[in-house]
Amino acid sequence: MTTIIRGGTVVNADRAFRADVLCYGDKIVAVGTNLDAPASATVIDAGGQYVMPGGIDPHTHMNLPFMGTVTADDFFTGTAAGLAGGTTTIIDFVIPSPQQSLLEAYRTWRGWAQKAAGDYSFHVAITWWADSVHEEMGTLVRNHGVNSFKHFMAYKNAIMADDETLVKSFRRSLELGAIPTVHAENGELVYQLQQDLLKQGLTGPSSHPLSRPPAVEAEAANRAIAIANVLNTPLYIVHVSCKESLDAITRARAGGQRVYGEALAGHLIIDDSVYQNPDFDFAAGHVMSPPFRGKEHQTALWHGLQGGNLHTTATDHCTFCAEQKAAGRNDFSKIPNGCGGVEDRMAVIWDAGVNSGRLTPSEFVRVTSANAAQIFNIYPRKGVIAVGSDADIVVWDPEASRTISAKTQFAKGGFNVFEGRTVRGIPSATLAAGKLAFHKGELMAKEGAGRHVDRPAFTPVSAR
Ligand SMILES: NC(=O)NCCC(=O)O
Ligand SMILES: [Zn+2]
Ligand SMILES: [Zn+2]
Repeated sequence: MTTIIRGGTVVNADRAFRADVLCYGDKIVAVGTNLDAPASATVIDAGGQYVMPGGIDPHTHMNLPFMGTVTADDFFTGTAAGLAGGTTTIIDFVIPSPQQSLLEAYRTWRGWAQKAAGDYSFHVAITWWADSVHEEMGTLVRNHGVNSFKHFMAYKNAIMADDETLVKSFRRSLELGAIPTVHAENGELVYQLQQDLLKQGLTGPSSHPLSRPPAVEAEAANRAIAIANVLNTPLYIVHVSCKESLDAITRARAGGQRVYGEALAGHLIIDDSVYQNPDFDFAAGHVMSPPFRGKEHQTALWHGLQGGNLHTTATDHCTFCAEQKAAGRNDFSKIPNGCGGVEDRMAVIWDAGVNSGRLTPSEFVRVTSANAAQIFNIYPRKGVIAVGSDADIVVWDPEASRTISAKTQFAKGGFNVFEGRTVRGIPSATLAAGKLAFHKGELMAKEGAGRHVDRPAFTPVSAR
């Protein structure tokens, strides 16, 4: 199948230029002016529009069993929603239960992901430690295209990794050429603060941010950075939500450490006033960890993205419907943690980032795809419009707008944290592996069309 995108401005992380883009099969085969195309080619008119690499969301949870329930979006509905919003690749998480074989969990998640409509890859969480975990990390890197391991420093009595696990897993990651990543929150502190609040009868969603203040996040970020420094490993910190964690990253980077930070679209846009809403469904719909923060933290996160101390934008897409959130009606600590966003990330970041002048279009590409592709070692297959790259392309109409609503979204869960926000700058077309998956409001996502993306190790893998 041949597709030609004519007359647009190609935007890559390094520059923007006028060019047609010719795709054949699942690859880009030519980028240039006045390209010839066979008469049978599908023609997409991109006049007056930008032609950018499809978004990469490096942090999603589709089909995730979590806090006694399973997310509303599975790999089909979640990736299809992503395609509608211009995101063509997700990196999701395999989360083994403590004592579970990593490979067994990996195979389970690969099975669930067979439905995906867009491309996907997996970070694997290290939730416990044993010699078998050490072994299986090697197998995952060598044979299964995994080059990143996730550590939850929160969620005590569930998937929290203790310091022994962090140290052993970071060291093993280095040996294998994989990058350790962390959810930075001190899980013990969260647990104790939750108990204190519940004892005082403060059982509603407004207690959620009180149990997870910025200092709790910053302690864990500083600890993970210190461990990475001693062991000389790189580190990627997911969902950096507060100034204090960003300061820790900025300090570490200024001191020569390779530490990367991820900002969530939600944390950039939404503030903590949502937890004061008396409507339980509304407040609980915003319960995620780390929580939404005060506006001063949002300003700091934007500065982090602009200044290069935060590198990627993600969503942590993890949707639960109102009935699922109601599990915590009498105890906020039981509200399933998670919010959506995979469908909206590109548009809200364009609107709040590019339209405001905070980011140039090239910087937008850097933080929505190119940096993630480089950090997780799938560049230039992904994250750039270039000959030989995957034909994952979003045609972006900077003048068109849409008002975000759960009523019109493709994602499941019946709730949207960006509800009512009108964004200017939206996809007019999304091409995934050379196939038109979204065009002028119509979603043509196909169940099972997504492919697993192997991510090679960063250095030669040891034979151990
Ligand atoms: N973020 C969140 O609240 N839920 C998903 C799991 C995680 O990333 O911590
Ligand atoms: Zn997390
Ligand atoms: Zn997450």
